[in-house]
Amino acid sequence: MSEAKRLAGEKAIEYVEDGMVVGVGTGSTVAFFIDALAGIRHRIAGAVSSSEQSTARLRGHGIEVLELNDTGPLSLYVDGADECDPGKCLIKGGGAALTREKIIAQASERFVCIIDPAKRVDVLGRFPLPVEVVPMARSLVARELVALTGGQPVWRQGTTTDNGNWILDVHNLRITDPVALEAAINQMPGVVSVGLFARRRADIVIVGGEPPLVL
Ligand SMILES: O=C[C@H](O)[C@H](O)[C@H](O)COP(=O)(O)O
Repeated sequence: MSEAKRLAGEKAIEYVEDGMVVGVGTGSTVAFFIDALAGIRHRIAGAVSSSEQSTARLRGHGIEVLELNDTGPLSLYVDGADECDPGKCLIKGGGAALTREKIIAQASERFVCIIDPAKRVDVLGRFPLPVEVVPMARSLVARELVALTGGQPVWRQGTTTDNGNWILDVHNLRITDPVALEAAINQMPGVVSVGLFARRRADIVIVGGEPPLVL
């Protein structure tokens, strides 16, 4: 699968224009995009990063990392996903970076999502849905998630997000209305964000392959 990820990451370079500040996601697919971005680093103005992990990789390639508060809206955000449905709604957060990813996606005019073919599903929910919670609200939110979804929240023990919070992964979901579920989970006190990207979904999806498929 890593070959498909590489092909998707490299294809996304076609969306980068001279002088851009590029929004950069997190994960193993994005790592290939960052490595390809290094080849054109002198043509871009810098990057806004969604995680400490991506920041380290960008800086390692000599790419300047800027603060979103200093850049204003971005033209382009490139990120991976854990699942993608036919409407380009996504589950993200397998790497615990969902909150910063969602912020940068929202701040960007165009969201290009890069995936391998295994990430494509008809209905979201086979991949456990990550929810970032303020630590003291973990069991409260877990109970509310059971009541709302009927799924099984599991605490991702040992993981603390870049924002100092915890993750609940909700198993056994079948998400038929992603927009409504995203809104309902966002309303729970203690929820920082949910890894359902439906309100701000992908604009373009690149599925890695030979040749890559652009949806
Ligand atoms: O928090 C992590 C992100 O949402 C990733 O973009 C997602 O988990 C996909 O990661 P990968 O490209 O490693 O499969």
